[in-house]
Amino acid sequence: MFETKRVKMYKITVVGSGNWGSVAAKLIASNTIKLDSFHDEVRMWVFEEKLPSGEKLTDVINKTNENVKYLPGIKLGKNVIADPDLENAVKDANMLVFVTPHQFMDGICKRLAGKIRADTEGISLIKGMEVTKEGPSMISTLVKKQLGINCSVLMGANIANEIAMEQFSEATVGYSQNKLAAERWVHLFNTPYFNVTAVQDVEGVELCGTLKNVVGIAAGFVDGLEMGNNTKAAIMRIGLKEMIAFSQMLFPSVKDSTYFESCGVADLITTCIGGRNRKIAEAFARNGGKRSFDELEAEMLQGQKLQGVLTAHEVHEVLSHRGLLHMFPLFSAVHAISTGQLPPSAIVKINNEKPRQVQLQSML
Ligand SMILES: NC(=O)c1ccc[n+]([C@@H]2O[C@H](COP(=O)([O-])OP(=O)(O)OC[C@H]3O[C@@H](n4cnc5c(N)ncnc54)[C@H](O)[C@@H]3O)[C@@H](O)[C@H]2O)c1
Ligand SMILES: O=P(O)(O)OC[C@H](O)CO
Repeated sequence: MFETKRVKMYKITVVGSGNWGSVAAKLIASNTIKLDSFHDEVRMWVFEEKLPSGEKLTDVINKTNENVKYLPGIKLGKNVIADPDLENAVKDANMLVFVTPHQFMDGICKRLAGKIRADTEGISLIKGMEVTKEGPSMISTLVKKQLGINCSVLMGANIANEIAMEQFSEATVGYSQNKLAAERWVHLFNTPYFNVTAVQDVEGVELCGTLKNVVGIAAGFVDGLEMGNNTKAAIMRIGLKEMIAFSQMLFPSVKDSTYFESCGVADLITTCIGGRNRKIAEAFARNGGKRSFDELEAEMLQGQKLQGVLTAHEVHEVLSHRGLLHMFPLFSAVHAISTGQLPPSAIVKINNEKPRQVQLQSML
């Protein structure tokens, strides 16, 4: 009897190596060594930087198997190889995982255009969007347009440090047409402690992940003002209504059922309880808005990046362009407070009569 060997068809590169990027590489690497169809090696592109020791971050990751700056104390797996050269890191891959702060993606896509394999599938773990002269664009759309590849998304209640410690959590893959590719991503990410489900609603999943960061900032203001659980629950409820209204305004195809997946209510809850957006917004409110978000981010996150303040700004641009600010009082207040136009206490003075009455299309 001859033993038939399955061909290793898929080669993975993770584009990004921050807190979540490093955990994503670890998760994936724990699966590629077990699954026949994937090459064992997972390449991880590192935005190179010098550590206080004078060493390069990439060298230290490859020497210690740890991202000592963004995920200290966690072994990534020997099959994770850090690479500071973006073009080199992606050249052999046919599955690309994008996981950088969203503000860097336009530049990264521009550098990658024309330099990736034609048969590449992408997935974005990035919670954010872009607003250009043409209007709002989700990051998966930016990848599709600039690189000419299909791009799914993976979002969920996923505080990276908890998943790094292999505590049970769930995530949602959102896809548009290619169900087979979505199933391959589920296969690649799923572990006994990371339960992944796929839904055919790429915009809904991505907008949940993006907009919850704005609500996380509002929740942080409430904590900084030392208000209680009821207030935070109210902020989360109003925030969820605005998330639904905003998503369905941009994409009427977004499904109500998506909000009940991990990417929806569950991510909103974890972000408002334990996220970085919440933490920095709390410090901002405790300081009475006198220290800027940029200053607090640099001091408290040491290189990690917030997405919520930028997203509040992007949402504000979309709403003011369409003359709809009055229908989104919580989103508008977060933007006004974070830019110093209103004091943090304004977060509980919003007029909640205004948001559009959200009708869940299919759940009622
Ligand atoms: N950390 C989490 O718990 C978590 C969980 C789920 C999703 N996310 C999302 O994942 C995305 C990435 O977040 P993260 O936590 O991995 O990153 P991070 O905030 O921990 O780290 C910042 C990263 O940006 C890199 N960087 C700095 N300047 C850069 C530049 N000019 N160009 C390119 N890269 C640069 C840094 O090297 C670092 O890798 C974000 O959209 C975030 O919302 C994060
Ligand atoms: O720490 P935050 O606020 O960026 O949130 C992290 C994750 O998105 C939670 O799922």
